[in-house]
Amino acid sequence: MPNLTLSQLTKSFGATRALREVSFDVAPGERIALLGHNGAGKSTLMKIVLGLIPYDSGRVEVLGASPGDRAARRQVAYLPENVAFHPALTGLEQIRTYLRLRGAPVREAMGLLERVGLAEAAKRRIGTYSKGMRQRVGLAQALIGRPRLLVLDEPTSGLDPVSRREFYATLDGLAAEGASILLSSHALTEVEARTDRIVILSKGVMVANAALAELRRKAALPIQMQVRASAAAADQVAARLGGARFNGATVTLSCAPDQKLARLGQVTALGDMIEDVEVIPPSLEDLYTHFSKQVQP
Ligand SMILES: Nc1ncnc2c1ncn2[C@@H]1O[C@H](COP(=O)(O)OP(=O)(O)OP(=O)(O)O)[C@@H](O)[C@H]1O
Repeated sequence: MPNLTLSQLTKSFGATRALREVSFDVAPGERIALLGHNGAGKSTLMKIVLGLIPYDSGRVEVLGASPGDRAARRQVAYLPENVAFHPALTGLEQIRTYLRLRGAPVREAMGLLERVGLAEAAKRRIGTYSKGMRQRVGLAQALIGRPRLLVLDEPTSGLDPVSRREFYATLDGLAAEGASILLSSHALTEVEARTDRIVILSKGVMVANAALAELRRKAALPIQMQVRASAAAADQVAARLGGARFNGATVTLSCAPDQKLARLGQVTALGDMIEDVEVIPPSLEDLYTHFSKQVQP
């Protein structure tokens, strides 16, 4: 059974149609990236899943319950984009406070902080933490009660690459234990490698819901190839392959996905004139632009 089911979910704010018949599931252990431009409906969807705002029509099931029901709330965790903690409290004190509020044993605090890599800084005031460390306090807070669904609103915005990697590594561990993760992000390149499925919203409409490889297949966008010619043969290679010279001896080509092997055959047929070839599939940015264009206002 999925941990989250959305079926024909629709929500308007006055004349603004924030979500239009959005349907998808999230299975246990699945990591879903929710992508969309500003105003696409990501936060609205998350708020509905959390039971913070009502929806107009459709069906939402969170761990077998209605959103916001006690049973759902017990098993769902939320990390807002900008977490704010009391700067005078230490990380340990802050997590103990949340544990107390939740009615959970405060002795669990250190284990949670260890889990997010904050054990050493646990007794320092949060006011001295970096943004990445504060975000990890947020994640530790979200882990209280072993949630089965984590809803994370742009959890890595403002984090440096190392902190991002560590953050995703923690999420991988949670997913491996069966938690479902629904996270929104504007950082397309990072979700590429770190999520199982990508849901793209555009003006409230779900325009894509598939693994990256599947999205690439569906979009059938051109593939780029960068062919490095031997120095003396660059002009000849560009002419024979019909590509554009760039950066000295590199020739760039583009072809439809179903032409890839034939094109590679033409390249390798040039033998010694070629030093290397790199095949560059469409990026997630390209796919995102492709799918987002399909919706009318
Ligand atoms: N409380 C509200 N009242 C009126 N309109 C709202 C309200 N909340 C959201 N909207 C509108 O609904 C649409 C979807 O907004 P939402 O915040 O869900 O987008 P988003 O994808 O989260 O955007 P962002 O990436 O900027 O956070 C927008 O047009 C927004 O202006």
